[in-house]
Amino acid sequence: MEKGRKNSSKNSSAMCLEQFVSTMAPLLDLEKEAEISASMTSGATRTLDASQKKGSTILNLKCVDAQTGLMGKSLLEFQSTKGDVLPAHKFGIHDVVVLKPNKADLGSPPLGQGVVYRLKDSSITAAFDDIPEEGLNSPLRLEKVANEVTYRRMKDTLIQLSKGVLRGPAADLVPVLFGERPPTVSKKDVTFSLFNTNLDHSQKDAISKALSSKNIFLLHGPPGTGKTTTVVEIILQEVKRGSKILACAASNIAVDNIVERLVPHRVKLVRVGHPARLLPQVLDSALDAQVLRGDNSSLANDIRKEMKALNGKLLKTKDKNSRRDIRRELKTLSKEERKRQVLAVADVIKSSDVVLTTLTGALSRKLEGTSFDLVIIDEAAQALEIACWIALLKGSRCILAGDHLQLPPTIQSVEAEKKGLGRTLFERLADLYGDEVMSMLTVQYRMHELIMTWSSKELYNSKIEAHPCVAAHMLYDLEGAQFHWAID
Ligand SMILES: Nc1ncnc2c1ncn2[C@@H]1O[C@H](COP(=O)(O)OP(=O)(O)OP(=O)(O)O)[C@@H](O)[C@H]1O
Repeated sequence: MEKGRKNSSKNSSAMCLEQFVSTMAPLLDLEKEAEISASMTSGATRTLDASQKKGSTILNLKCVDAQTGLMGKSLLEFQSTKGDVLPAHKFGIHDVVVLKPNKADLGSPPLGQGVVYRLKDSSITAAFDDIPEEGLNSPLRLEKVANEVTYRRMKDTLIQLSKGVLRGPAADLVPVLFGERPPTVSKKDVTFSLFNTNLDHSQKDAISKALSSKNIFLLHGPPGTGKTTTVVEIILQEVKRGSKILACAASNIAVDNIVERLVPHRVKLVRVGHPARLLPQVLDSALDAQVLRGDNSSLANDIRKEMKALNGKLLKTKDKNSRRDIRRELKTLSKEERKRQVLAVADVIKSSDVVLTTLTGALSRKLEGTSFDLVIIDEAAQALEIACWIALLKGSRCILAGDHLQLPPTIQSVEAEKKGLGRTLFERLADLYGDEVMSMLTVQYRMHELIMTWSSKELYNSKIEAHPCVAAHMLYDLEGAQFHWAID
């Protein structure tokens, strides 16, 4: 879906950093409040039944299966105690949920917090860090909670921006993105040989400009023009040049899409994110999977075994001095185990040329202290500007890919939207610098020429052409398509 052409003035695009922080902080609070009241058991929903009617709680559940295996996470499957289909609800895959005894008070502490992993008509499966020690044999309920981590991370990023970022990795990038310093490009011609030799002229041109950019490049990709294909080629070229890259998008699916396309090229990459939120086909690239395969992780395992044996010994030992010695040894081992775990994660991150995560995932503690030569954000025109900054503060150069002429990100708070929360960084920079930093892909590979013509004329100055492989493509050309004509 396309939105109308914007008439944004250059002035509003050249918003200064201080203005950005002071405008966005209250808007973020409004959005958080709107999301909380829409999604969870809020003050307005004072009874459990009302909360279930609203779709934010599922009552009367029983745990029918508990499995470990998703990289150390435990998958618990719940069904209705009556064994029927679940009541109507608003739980979705990847939502954060808490598990509580069915009748516990609304504000009572949970047995555990997890992430929805699988949803069927009659069951819901969530991934928990550990299997709760008790309470699983009694009736249970699941409550959907607002993902406050996302807001906390955006707020933390605003605070970081407000304190000034003069010494961080993005010290030279920030002034360019706020219009205080002009963007620059390399004076030397860039030469490269393509990994994907099928790329068209507009894609090659964009790659050349992206590789020449010293701080910012916007890859403008109208629908089906191969934006992600081009992003993947840019990543491959940058890895070849020796860059360390942080590749992000607002959604998990968009990140996984890039991972899937990079894997065949045998790039050293790692996908950072909760395993329950990743596509099964990219799990092998997940940080947790790679950590489990590492040397430090098996050392940590050995230490855990040793600690288990010592704990057993502690239970049997009566002598005070021996007990003190065992406790001391346990403390040392526990410290060593934590150290090995941290080292195992650091090893994987350090040895990866490309780290891929969602924008909010970029503020994961696992990436603390890691900086990047390049931050690439796909689907940047569907991401809040504040969310982009979470990733941007980790790098000295950035490439944003997206299409600011399509729908902007969804904002729950009408007031926050009116006041500009939904205005994206991509759009702001496109208005601020235009073609100086931007290149548009102009060949589309998805639709018949006639379908494309309207949007091309209305939104893209008639610059889009259909590739011959789709220009005259009809539905009945699709392999396996069957048509049944209804005749009155
Ligand atoms: N140069 C090319 N030659 C042939 N096919 C291509 C080329 N570039 C892209 N495609 C094909 O076009 C389709 C769309 O590509 P891709 O997913 O990269 O586009 P996109 O712009 O990211 O899509 P979206 O509009 O969903 O954001 C894919 O099937 C891809 O293989």
